[in-house]
Order: sequence, then structure tokens, then C-alpha cells
Amino acid sequence: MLELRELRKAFGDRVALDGLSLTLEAGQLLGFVGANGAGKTTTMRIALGVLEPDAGDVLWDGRPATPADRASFGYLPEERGLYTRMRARAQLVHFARLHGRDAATAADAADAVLDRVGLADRADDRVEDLSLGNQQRVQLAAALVHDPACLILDEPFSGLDPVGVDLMSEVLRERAEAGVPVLFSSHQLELVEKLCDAVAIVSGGQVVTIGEVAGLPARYRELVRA
Ligand SMILES: Nc1ncnc2c1ncn2[C@@H]1O[C@H](COP(=O)(O)OP(=O)(O)OP(=O)(O)O)[C@@H](O)[C@H]1O
Repeated sequence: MLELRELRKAFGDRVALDGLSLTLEAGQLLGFVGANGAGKTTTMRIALGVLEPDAGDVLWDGRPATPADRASFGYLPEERGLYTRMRARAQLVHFARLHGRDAATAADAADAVLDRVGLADRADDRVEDLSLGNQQRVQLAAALVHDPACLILDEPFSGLDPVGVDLMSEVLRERAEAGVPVLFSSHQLELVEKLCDAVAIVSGGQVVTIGEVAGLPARYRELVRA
């Protein structure tokens, strides 16, 4: 279980997070929605340990998250982070090795995730030669290759075609069903409503509501405009 408690973060005089709290349970697929600049990316980066909060705590299974806990998380960043010159499979092997897997285990994991994201036949293509949607599938594979204990994805659906959206949805649901807590941000409210059990709405650096997803688009308009 991932718990974010009273996170605060300012960049100069711009307050990005203003006491944001959130609990993400094992096996929960939680949508994270809010207007541009509401604080979603900042929250995710703090959860991952990429960014330090000014105040507040990140707990994993009830205790302060350690670097080792964070290393077990999977992250799909908003500013995609692939080596575009590298071939897809080699890159995934590299990421698995960075997570401490031995060469044989890393190779098997890379093949398994490439297969899962439907790119087994493009394994030896350089990332830059893949379409943007397929690059995103490699990015998803990179988030999955070390079998993450918690999955955090920043706008994973942006730029995907309908087949890619279905694949991303299936993979996220599958990971949650396997007991992994999954948090992802999106501006596609209908998609979040269809896919998630719960949603957290962020506004002004706080979670203004968290709970059932039913009627999300209408509720969102009320809360975020208010
Ligand atoms: N590195 C930074 N330097 C200065 N300001 C920042 C930085 N990162 C974020 N901010 C500011 O913090 C606020 C929250 O930004 P954040 O990226 O977390 O929002 P978001 O909800 O992810 O938005 P979007 O939906 O547009 O991705 C914004 O006002 C943003 O301009």
C-alpha cells in the first residue's frame, strides 16, 4: 500500500502541492485526474523519489518509503525517457539489469514484456524507428520489466490509437488484479470511468475527492470549476 500524507511542494512562489494526501491500496487501479497544473506530475515524482517534497511523507506498507522500495516501483514518465538510438529489446534488458537482474533473467523478462505489449516482432528495431504509439508500448514495457511492486504512470494513454488504448487498459487491469497498486493520470475522463474502480480528483494541489468513479465527468466539472 502506498500512502501520501500531506505533501507540500512549492517552486519559488508557485505552490504545486498544498497538503495533498492519497492512499493507494494493493490491487487498486486508481485514476488521477485534474486540470493542467493541478499537481499530478509533481505528486507522482515525489512518490517515486525523483523529487523531494517540502513537507509530508511517502509511506510504503505503513513505513517511510526507502530508496529500495522506490526502486521496486515502475514508472512511466510524462516526458518519455527512452534511449531512442537503442534497440527495443537491448534497452529493456538494460533496464532490467539496472534493477539488479542477472543477464539471463533480464533477457527473459525483456522478451516476456515485449511479447505482452505486442512488439515481439519489433524487438530489434531502434526505438527511433518505431511509431510514437509503439515507442509508448516500449515505455510501458520499461515500466514493467522488473515486475514492479507498485505502478505509477503519467498520462499513459496520451497519443495511443484505439488498439493501443485497449492494450494499455488490459495491462493496467492485469497488474492490479495481480495485487499491484496502480496509479495513473489522465485527461480522458470517460476512459478513467470505464477502467477504474476509484478516482482521485486533484485541484489546487490537493485531492478534493477520492472514491467511486461513477458519474466522473459530471462530478469533475462541478469540482474542478468550483
Ligand atoms: N520544475 C518546476 N519548476 C517550476 N514550476 C513547476 C515545476 N514543476 C511543476 N511546476 C508547477 O507546479 C504546478 C503543478 O504542476 P504539475 O506538472 O504537477 O501539474 P499536472 O497536474 O501534472 O499538470 P498537467 O495535467 O498539465 O500535466 C504547476 O503550476 C506547474 O507550473
